[in-house]
Amino acid sequence: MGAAFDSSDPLAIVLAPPPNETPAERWAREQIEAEARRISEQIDDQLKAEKQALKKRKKPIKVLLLGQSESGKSTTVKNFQLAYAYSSFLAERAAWRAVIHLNLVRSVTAILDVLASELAITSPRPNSPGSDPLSLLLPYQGQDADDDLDADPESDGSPEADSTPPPILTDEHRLLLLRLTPLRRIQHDLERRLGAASSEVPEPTIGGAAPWARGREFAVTSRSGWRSALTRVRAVGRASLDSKEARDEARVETESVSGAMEMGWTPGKAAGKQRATQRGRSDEPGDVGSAAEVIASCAEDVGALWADPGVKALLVRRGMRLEEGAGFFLNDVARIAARGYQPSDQDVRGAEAGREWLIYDVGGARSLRHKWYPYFDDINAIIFLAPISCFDERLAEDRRVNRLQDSLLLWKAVCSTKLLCGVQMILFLNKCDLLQRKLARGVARYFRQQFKDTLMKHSPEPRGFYSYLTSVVDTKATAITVATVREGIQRNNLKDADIL
Ligand SMILES: Nc1nc2c(ncn2[C@@H]2O[C@H](COP(=O)(O)OP(=O)(O)OP(=O)(O)O)[C@@H](O)[C@H]2O)c(=O)[nH]1
Repeated sequence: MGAAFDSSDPLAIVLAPPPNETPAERWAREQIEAEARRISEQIDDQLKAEKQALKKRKKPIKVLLLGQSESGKSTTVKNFQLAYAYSSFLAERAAWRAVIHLNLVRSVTAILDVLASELAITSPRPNSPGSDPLSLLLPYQGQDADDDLDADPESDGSPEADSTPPPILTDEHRLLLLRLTPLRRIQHDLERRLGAASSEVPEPTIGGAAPWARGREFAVTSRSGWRSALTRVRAVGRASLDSKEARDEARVETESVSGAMEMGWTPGKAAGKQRATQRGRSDEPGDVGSAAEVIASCAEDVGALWADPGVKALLVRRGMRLEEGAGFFLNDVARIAARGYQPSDQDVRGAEAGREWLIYDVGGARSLRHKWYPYFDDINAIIFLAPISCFDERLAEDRRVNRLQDSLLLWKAVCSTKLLCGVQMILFLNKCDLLQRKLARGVARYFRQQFKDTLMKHSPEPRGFYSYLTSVVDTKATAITVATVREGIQRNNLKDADIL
């Protein structure tokens, strides 16, 4: 017989065995009850074990990436991902290929555009419109198109633009133009497949980075939503990276690099994105694959176009510095356009086992910075990215502000935040490769222009500007400069006295 039950307890009444229970029924009931007890105890044990494991687990290391927009925060996260979550990078390789191919093709079509417009200018005009087969290939024809390319005086930050004689273009260039025409369709296809984000019009880029591209998107950068584009060609079932919309709204991703080398993405933000991914996915892999095939078949011509001295001269003349823009792959065309190309990984290392890392990558645009504050709590380290190549560029959000100055102000603000006083600060002076290139190209020209502009703007009366590159510790070289200066001053004096 079961335990005596309290007739005043309603639960005991419900659970009581039936009054006329046979011995067989009682045996069956007791079996069921024993099994239920066993399962319940098993669950209790499990919960206890999980609680203990949670207690034992090391506290995650929390790192916050800070820096102005386009300073390289997401790229740094990708490097962490490469180093510590290699398996998830491998899963995304194929998707990356489409993004990189689009960047490559856009560089090529940008060159084709200027080449076509230059050929249109230098060719004898056909008698009737459309009688020249080449004219059908020209996206920008005639004076208007050319004006458009050079329209904005600021669009060319390069003093060397248009100062060189026109390059000599031949039938060989016309042929290249013809043979590479299929890439225009490939660009269109890839843009369609990667989604609207890849053809978004960015805020204008000031300074050295592809200023000629104003008004149309050139590189698939994080700003332009390559992350959302990537999800459109990502394999089914992968957790999505966040969308640009979500990113612009709060753009804080929690990327977890655990001992198991898996990278987790904040699921809340991914939800809306995944729906879009499902819609756009049906026929993508085939298209992306055939694009790769066309690109492979054009590889030799693309290499020839990029290596051509006439084309190079034309780009210089137009102030197009493709190499400095984001998403530049033309120097690697043989590798990237090859059949079976897979995006490479560099410096891949093993994971640190047992310790979870949480890396917070927040949006750097001015409008998003107020959202940083909640992430200041309980942070172990801040990696601050300051792109030092930007000394001659202005903020996309506010063109009056110099980018380097903005970085310094931001750094000062972060350093003086009380909440962060115990946080380890790590500074990445980033984009050193671009700085090197700018230095090699002659940074003095930039400074000379700054001084000249100031003179022109603030001089009460118009006057000439004379400047020299000097190292006055070098007495020999300085003697020549001094002589030139002396002569110049004398000449001016004589002119003023109407003697000359
Ligand atoms: N050449 C060069 N390009 C870099 C470097 N670091 C970042 N970039 C490029 O700069 C662009 C912007 O980098 P992101 O990592 O997206 O910048 P971000 O700080 O996350 O930008 P926001 O999302 O706007 O806050 C990308 O196209 C990168 O490839 C670098 O050291 N050298």
